[in-house]
Amino acid sequence: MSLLQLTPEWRAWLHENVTRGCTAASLHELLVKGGHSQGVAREALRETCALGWERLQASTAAWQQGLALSAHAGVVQAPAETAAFAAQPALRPHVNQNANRLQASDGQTVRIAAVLDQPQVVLFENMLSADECLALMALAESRLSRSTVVDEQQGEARQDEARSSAGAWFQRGETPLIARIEARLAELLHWPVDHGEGLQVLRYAIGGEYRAHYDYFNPDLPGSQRHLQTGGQRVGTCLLYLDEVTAGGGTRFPKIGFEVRPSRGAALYFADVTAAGLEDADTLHAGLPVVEGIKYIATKWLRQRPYG
Ligand SMILES: O=C(O)CCC(=O)C(=O)O
Ligand SMILES: [Fe+2]
Repeated sequence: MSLLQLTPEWRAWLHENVTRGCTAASLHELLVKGGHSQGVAREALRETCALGWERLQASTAAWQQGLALSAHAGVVQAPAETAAFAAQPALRPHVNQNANRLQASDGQTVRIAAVLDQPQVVLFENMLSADECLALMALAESRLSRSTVVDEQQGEARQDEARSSAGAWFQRGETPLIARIEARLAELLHWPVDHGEGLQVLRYAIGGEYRAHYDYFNPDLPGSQRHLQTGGQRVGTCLLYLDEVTAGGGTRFPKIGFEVRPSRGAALYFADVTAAGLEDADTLHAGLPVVEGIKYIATKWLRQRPYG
């Protein structure tokens, strides 16, 4: 009797969230994160729902689809409890994958080139036009300054061979070009402009790299608290590739053996958190050393709450 292995608090929590229509997968993940074994979590969910596991998953998938449809077409009336669930803020950005082309309201036609479910990754083509890429590179040129690393002993910023890129930060909406790009990303990723950090343009010369790291703030580290207080967690990352690189310079996810090679106008979106809103360790990624050519990207980090 797995339900009896849960504390009364956990049982109440589970019941409430099943009633709210949360997905079985996200509740399972949270139960395991809360220290329960996979088997206990699975059985507790099954018993709470008095449904088979497969039926539960199917029903939540169908419910989610219905909700998405109703939001777009207004055909399905959401019952009261699903309306309450929908009122909860979304945990992470979302890309509509029903079609292979997305039409932004500014006229840009963006193609979906590849998708991965876990971690959630979407590769876009033509997110930016060639002209927009060139304009962004030109805009950054005068502002680029050598990137720094934090000295592990002293805590101060210093230049380091290991991070030989140059970076330029822009305020949100700083120029009409930046405002247009930010509005397009917000529309296609379904995440408000004010939840985004300013755009950062990075230029890597030969040998330049960004060693394997996470974009989310590790909540267990004292240094993360200050960042988490303003805008909450980084829930998504969008990398805009402004130019091709002749050799090297890919963005690599070593844990899942996946790599994207830069091409002008492409964009790589990945969710830094799981569907349940928890940091996703599979998103470890690196900007590989440039072997030949120059690499130009723009990074947009998306926050849980309004930022800045
Ligand atoms: O340079 C890359 O491909 C990765 C950049 C990156 O990880 C970042 O800006 O957070
Ligand atoms: Fe990163």
